[in-house]
Amino acid sequence: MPERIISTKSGADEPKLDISLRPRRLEEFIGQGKIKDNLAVTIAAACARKESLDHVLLYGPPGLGKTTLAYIIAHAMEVNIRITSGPAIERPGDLAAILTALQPHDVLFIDEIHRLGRTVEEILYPAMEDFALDIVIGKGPGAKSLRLKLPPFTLIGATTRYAMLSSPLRDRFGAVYRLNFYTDGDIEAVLKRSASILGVEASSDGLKEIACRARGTPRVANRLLKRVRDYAQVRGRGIIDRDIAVTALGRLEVDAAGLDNIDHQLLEAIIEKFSGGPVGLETLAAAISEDADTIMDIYEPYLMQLGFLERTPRGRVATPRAYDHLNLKYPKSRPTLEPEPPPQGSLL
Ligand SMILES: Nc1ncnc2c1ncn2[C@@H]1O[C@H](COP(=O)(O)OP(=O)(O)OP(=O)(O)O)[C@@H](O)[C@H]1O
Repeated sequence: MPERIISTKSGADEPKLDISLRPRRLEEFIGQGKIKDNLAVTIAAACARKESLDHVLLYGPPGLGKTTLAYIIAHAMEVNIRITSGPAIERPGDLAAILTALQPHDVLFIDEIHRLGRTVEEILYPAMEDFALDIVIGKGPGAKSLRLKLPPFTLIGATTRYAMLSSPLRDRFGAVYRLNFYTDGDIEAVLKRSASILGVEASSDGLKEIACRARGTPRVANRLLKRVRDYAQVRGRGIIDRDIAVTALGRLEVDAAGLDNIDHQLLEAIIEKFSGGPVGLETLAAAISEDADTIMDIYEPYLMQLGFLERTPRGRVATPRAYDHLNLKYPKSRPTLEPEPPPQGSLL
């Protein structure tokens, strides 16, 4: 499958772009006002008490700024940050090695924390709660348990799947923040900032055009900006205006709502192959030869945000808005939609 221009995953050539465009301070971080306000207060309080910050869980679709916030927190607390991810920590010993190497008050960032294995996760419970590492030496009846003290640290967990976290793990976070898709106005502000850092001249119409197709996601916005900049440089005068943006984005096959051909395939499959749904996730994934997890994490959140797709207890359903967007007629005889109940045990 080719790399999607509107993919919310970080591309291979992007680390450098990410570093230069990544806000370093809370004041530079655009949007997500409530999260920023709360973080500013808890960071100031922890700094004044000379304590480490309470553990923080950030969740929401990819590319909205979870990693960026983790860097900002570490920077504001003037501590080091150690970055890892759930799938990278295979054995309890891997996590023990990371924890014992932390300095007092350091930040440990675990991306995709919902993918930690159970035995690894169990090491985290006493580490988060008591800053202690429980080690078992030997096997069988002669086995002994040893408790090692760890320096106080802050765990920042990031996940796209809040419901997949076990409740003992969720309960150990002092603060849980959900990142939402950004408004077009916020995305425009992200683009304005990025254009200025990259030294690209852009009209506000041009940036507006990119913003409304960026899926409410700063990572997508920055990527589209880069591609439109290339087009402006080669086919225009190097300036991003509305015409250049419309033509460049049209060539990239990103439509006016920010959907690409894979989003179209997904909606068309529900409508044409499954009469508008409901259709189960696995069946839908097989119909468009895509991975079910990718559909759930990457495609669906934005389609749901636009109101094009509903998750119901019996499967995915295309809404009248989706038919409208694809210029298809919504059948009169369709049943009313029944939304999926919220996950059990959700804190929020
Ligand atoms: N609020 C923001 N203001 C300005 N730029 C932002 C903001 N949030 C994210 N960005 C930019 O978007 C890019 C993606 O952000 P980041 O890597 O933090 O996303 P993420 O949510 O951690 O995604 P993932 O979980 O997929 O890594 C970064 O390059 C960053 O510069």
